[in-house]
Amino acid sequence: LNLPPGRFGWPIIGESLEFLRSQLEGSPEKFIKDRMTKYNSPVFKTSVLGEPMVILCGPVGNKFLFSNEGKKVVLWWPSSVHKLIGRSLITKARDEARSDKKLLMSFFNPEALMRSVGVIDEMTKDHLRTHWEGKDQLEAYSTLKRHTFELACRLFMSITDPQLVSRLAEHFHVFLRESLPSPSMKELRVLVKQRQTELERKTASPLQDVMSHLIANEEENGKLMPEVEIINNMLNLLFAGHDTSSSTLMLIIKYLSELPHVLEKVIAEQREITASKARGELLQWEDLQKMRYSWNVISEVMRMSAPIYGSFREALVDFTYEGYTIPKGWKLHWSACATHTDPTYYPRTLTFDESRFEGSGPAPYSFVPFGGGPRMCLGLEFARVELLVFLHNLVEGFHWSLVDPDEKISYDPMPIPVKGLAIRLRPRDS
Ligand code: HEM
Repeated sequence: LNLPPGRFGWPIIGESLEFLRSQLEGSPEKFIKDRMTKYNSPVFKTSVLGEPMVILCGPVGNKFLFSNEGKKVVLWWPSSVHKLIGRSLITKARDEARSDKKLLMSFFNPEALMRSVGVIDEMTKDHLRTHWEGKDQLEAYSTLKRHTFELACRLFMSITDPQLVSRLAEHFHVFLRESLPSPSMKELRVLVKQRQTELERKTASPLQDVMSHLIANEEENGKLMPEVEIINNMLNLLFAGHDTSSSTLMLIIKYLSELPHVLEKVIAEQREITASKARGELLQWEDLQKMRYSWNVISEVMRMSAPIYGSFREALVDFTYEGYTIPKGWKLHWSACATHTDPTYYPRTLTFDESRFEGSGPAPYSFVPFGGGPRMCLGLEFARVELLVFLHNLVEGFHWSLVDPDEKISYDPMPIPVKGLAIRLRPRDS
């Protein structure tokens, strides 16, 4: 077999230590770039996470993996994720995944999300009022996590009781850290049962949230989703949908504190939107469409520090890529971080330049913070709303500066500030 260049490293652990080290040091792309240079090749083999793995670098590799989903490759997660989350969208493949995703997408598409913008704005204002206002200093990362978790609980499951939110957050933390079955499964089971009864009695609406949506609507096979899969999918959404957003918000705060000229333009754009609204009026979908500059800034933040460094696929058959054979069963990795720091597509890679996103923006498959193809992020539009609404309220309300401008960001597996990103705060009006 003409296998790609590369080495498997140590028995069992392979090159996992180097792979993880470059993440913990805050540059997951380093592992990949070092090897691309060493082998002078945009594809190489290695062994990480206990598997033989081929890494496909750059837009060509991304396009290949995204457009061959279900044909030559299929989404792959380590077995620990399967054990934790069970049968649900992210652990299913092909037609089964398509059916789950179609059902979920009808809640997460732009038309459906329009209804949520006001609620997200209200909750964001409430969060800032409760946790930020009146403080001189705070640890931003933990409050952002709390905020995105609260949003997920409210919008996916209509949970507003702060004690229940705190309990679920605590359970969820243990679930992710210790890889233990979560007591939140039990809590979610009770909630799903309760909601089934409310829907039967018509005291809850099928449009109310994702939970109602999954209980009340049939899948492609004409059957209702089994209860256990509804619970797994709720866990799945919490898993995929709150740390990603809080990490991105943290990065936005960090980058903007270092870029006063960019922040000034963001403030100007957001002020114009506020000026066009009645006092106290909440943001609406149309307002978000006017936040073009702010979205370019957020995109550049995600280019420079991708919230998800990439993910994995498995070869369904033996196939050839760039003249090399990739054997069936081998795992494959696409890397957002390596793609986003490729100087061919992003000259002056280390310079923050939001104008890269003006006009037609980056070349196809070269900007992939949300992945691509059939397994592209389900929550992209939801995340866009969360991020823009938060940025709007943040710059309208506060001046901030970093307590430690040199604080490192480590990937574990998402970007995390090693000391929690302490910031000094002042009200914007002062
Ligand atoms: C800035 C925030 C976010 C980023 C950067 C992000 C990134 C990603 C990426 C890269 C993938 C694709 C993984 C792959 O190809 O294997 C993905 C998948 C997914 N995301 Fe997000 N995500 C974000 C927010 C969210 C939110 C808020 C939700 C929930 C509403 C969500 C739900 C999902 C789900 C369910 C999948 C799996 C889709 C599938 O397997 O077909 N994400 N996300």
